[in-house]
Amino acid sequence: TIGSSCLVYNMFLFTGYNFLNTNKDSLDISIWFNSTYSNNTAFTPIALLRVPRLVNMASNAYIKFLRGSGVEMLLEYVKDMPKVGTKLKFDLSSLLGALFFTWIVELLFPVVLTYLVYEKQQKLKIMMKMHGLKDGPYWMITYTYFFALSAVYMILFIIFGSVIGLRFFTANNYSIQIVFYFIYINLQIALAFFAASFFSSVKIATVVGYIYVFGSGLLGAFLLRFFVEDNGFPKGWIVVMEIIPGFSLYRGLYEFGQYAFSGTAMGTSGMEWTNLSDPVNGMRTVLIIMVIEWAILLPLAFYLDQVSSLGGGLRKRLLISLKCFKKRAASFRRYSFGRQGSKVVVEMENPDTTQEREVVEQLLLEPSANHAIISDNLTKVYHGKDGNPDKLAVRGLSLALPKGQCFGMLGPNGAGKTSFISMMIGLIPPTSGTAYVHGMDIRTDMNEIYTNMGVCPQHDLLWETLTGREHLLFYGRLKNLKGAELLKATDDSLKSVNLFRGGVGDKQVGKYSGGMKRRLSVAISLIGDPKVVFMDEPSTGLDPASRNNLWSVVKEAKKNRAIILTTHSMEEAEVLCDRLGIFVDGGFQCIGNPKELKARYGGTYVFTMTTSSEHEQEVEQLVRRLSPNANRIYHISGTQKFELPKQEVKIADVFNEVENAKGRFSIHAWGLADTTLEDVFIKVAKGAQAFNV
Ligand SMILES: Nc1ncnc2c1ncn2[C@@H]1O[C@H](COP(=O)(O)OP(=O)(O)OP(=O)(O)O)[C@@H](O)[C@H]1O
Repeated sequence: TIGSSCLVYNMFLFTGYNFLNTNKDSLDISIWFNSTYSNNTAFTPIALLRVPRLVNMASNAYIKFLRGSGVEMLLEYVKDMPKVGTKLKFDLSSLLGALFFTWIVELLFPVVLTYLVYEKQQKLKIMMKMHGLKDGPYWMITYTYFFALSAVYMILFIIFGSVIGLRFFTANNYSIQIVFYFIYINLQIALAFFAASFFSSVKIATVVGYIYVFGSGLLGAFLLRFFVEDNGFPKGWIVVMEIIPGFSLYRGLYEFGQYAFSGTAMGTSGMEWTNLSDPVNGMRTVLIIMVIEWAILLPLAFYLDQVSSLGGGLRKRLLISLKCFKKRAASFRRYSFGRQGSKVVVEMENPDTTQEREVVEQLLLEPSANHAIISDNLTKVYHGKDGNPDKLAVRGLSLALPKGQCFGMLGPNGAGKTSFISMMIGLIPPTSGTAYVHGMDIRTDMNEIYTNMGVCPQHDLLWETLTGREHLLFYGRLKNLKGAELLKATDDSLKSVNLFRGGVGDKQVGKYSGGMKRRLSVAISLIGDPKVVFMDEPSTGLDPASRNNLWSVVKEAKKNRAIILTTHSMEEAEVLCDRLGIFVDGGFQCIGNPKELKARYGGTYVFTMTTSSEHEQEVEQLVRRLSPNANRIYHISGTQKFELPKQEVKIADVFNEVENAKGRFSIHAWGLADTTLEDVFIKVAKGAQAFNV
């Protein structure tokens, strides 16, 4: 209508065209739209209005009015009138918005998550537990550490934002901000603990952590915000979405932003406590959701942590809540049948194992305080995945070990030594059977056992950024050493493993050589005087001098404790162990002290002679003369090796025969050796494997 006004209305935009003195010769029009004057009643988002477009539409309508409806203006030629410059009121926080602040606050999440998964991946947590750190203190220390870190971060966040004058911080009541951030960082830490239960790789956890941060921020800004601003969207669904902590954070920050911005427009302050009851303000709901979620997530994370990452004893206790009591079915079995995939293994128990089993049965009936370790029919089966057959790694192992004894487990690769040690130290649960450490059951009392146990694992579990001394101080404290006693124990320990001189102990472990790390692991296993120590291949990677030094440390240490060590070094076993067990295919083939085993399995001398090939026959005849029952065990291009039964051979006769032979043909080299432990090992291991093939 020319000469009057018309009003276009939609939910957010008011546009008025006022045709003032318009006649056929001139067009006089004022266009009013909703930002032309402020609306004091409610905050309305200002849409970006295309004023020239509105003018064009009005002009077009006027031309049609003048020339008829068929006429159309082809060019939109009207432009904004130049205006007098105005001072730009620039609020950085309105430019950055809630999304930017959400990302800043959430950035702590991957940091916490990665740290927790790192400790898990490196098995440092288990290592700490094995040295006596209980779950409660571990959680409290870790939680407090991350809370302090997050609190400092958030305080700096608020201070910096306020110092540069962002209304996002300065306009809103600080106490609301502090309460909001306090609750959120607690929730974020609980969420990281919860999420850490599902990861075992730091790399994957880091990637997922950052995806969560950026993803939840973006979805908050482009999805949640859209729904929040849509009055028709059900409020219940928004609450459901805000259960995702990233969304609740976004919503809280969004509300701070809204109050700060509307305050700017209206010249008032931002959010106050009284505003929590505003119907449009989602802050109260978000605070309630976050508190409830924190209270649920934290215990859930604790539970999952126990179930997913700890040893069998505690896991069983939590999952089944069943306190096992000592049931002793004295099922003495001389024969056992096991299934390995499709292969049925019939195992005939050897006399040593039978005898050890009898000792264990006896000890379980009349417990002896002197026996530090009693393993009773301990069995481990790894269940095959993806169609692979089950693996019987440890078959009903029985062993009794008194205080003051060092027991050595020898065995070829894959025999099951590490599986046995892992069950004993609570890393994996036994499939059946159990073991007692000073009378405490590994299935149910692992936490108590840890307070008196030292472990030197097969792979060094150390913090790269801590020094050797810091490691020992930490583990010493876990073993209840304090003050001067702790400092002395640390120094003595560093000295004993040659890490004291030249300040080596004060260097970061990341700079240590493999041998130095190994020695530190041994020192950690012995600090605090544990009554039972497990060492899995302690001298691996050590040079001969360090190895000898390590042996003297272990020899000294075994005086008042029980030590079980696994090794591939026969020399080490002979030097350190009071008793040995040769472990093949999940079970002991023989048990005894080194001398006993050599006497039993080594009733032969080994005679070696190297000649030219044409004299090999004569060498064989020489050997038959010395010992009719000699057995040729090795033969390659002129070199032959024979086993000569000791009862048939006199050493003097061997020397005489060789001297006589030297006159008949040329002897390049010869030797006569007593049986070594290595010979025993090869013989026993080969025999057992041949039986089970
Ligand atoms: N987590 C597992 N899942 C399935 N099988 C496993 C697992 N761990 C070990 N095994 C298998 O159990 C057997 C015993 O392994 P274990 O590591 O206990 O032997 P080991 O005597 O310690 O060997 P090494 O001397 O090489 O350390 C091996 O055949 C191994 O492949």
